[in-house]
Amino acid sequence: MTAASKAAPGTAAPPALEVRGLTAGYGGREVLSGLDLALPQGEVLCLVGHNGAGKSTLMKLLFGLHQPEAGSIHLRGRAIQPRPDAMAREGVAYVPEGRGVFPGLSVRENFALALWSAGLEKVEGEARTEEVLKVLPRIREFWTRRAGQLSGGQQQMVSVGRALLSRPSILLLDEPSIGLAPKTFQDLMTPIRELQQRLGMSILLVEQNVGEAFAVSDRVVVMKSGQVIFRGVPADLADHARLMEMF
Ligand SMILES: Nc1ncnc2c1ncn2[C@@H]1O[C@H](COP(=O)(O)OP(=O)(O)OP(=O)(O)O)[C@@H](O)[C@H]1O
Repeated sequence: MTAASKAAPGTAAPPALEVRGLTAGYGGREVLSGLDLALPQGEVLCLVGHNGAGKSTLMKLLFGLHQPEAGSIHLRGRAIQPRPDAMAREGVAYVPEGRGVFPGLSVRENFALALWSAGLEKVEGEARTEEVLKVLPRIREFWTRRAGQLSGGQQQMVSVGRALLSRPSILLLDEPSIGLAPKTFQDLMTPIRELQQRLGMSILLVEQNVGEAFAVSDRVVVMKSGQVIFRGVPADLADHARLMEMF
């Protein structure tokens, strides 16, 4: 898998992704209000906030699935106007909330479709599949089953596994814990954290399940009503009481 590009000695690497003064909404209703946020290269940034704070909207803006009204988006220091196909080519993978597997296809077919849409040859596709199955070996247990008949946790694993097939250097993960027991979420995130650290991947993780999410994160940002109200490291919010006070 491809490692994130390293900065030359003495120069700070630009953030993997950054938004400056980002304002966006739906039908004239503002959801993000001048948001400033940076995902440092090679780190996991956990974004938390109450329901409706605008976390998923930010993810969509970063991947080009929604358009901002003001502000700018920067990829590795370069101002961009994201489009999903261009972002995928730039090594960005997005796993939206709610899994999004093809329910009528087997897990193997779900993977094959992802490899096909990435334009990968058979041999390369097989090599990448093996790589992902090394990271998430439990996928082998339900490899030939229909994705729609799997449990929520198994579907989430397939969805993340499919995103990893593209060897992303930046991963946008929107609430992967939804519907998962804490232990299942840990089983999913622990190998991803290992992979992230090994390759220097940058991950923006939107989560409500803060206990487990903080354990695999380098930094935390708390959002409220479309704005950042706290930036720090997980230890700052270790007792969670401070976090609760913010809401
Ligand atoms: N397609 C849409 N059309 C209109 N309003 C939307 C749309 N998507 C989201 N919203 C609204 O924008 C606000 C922010 O939603 P968003 O999904 O970004 O929040 P969130 O922080 O991800 O919430 P949650 O934690 O519940 O997923 C909410 O009030 C939501 O109702």
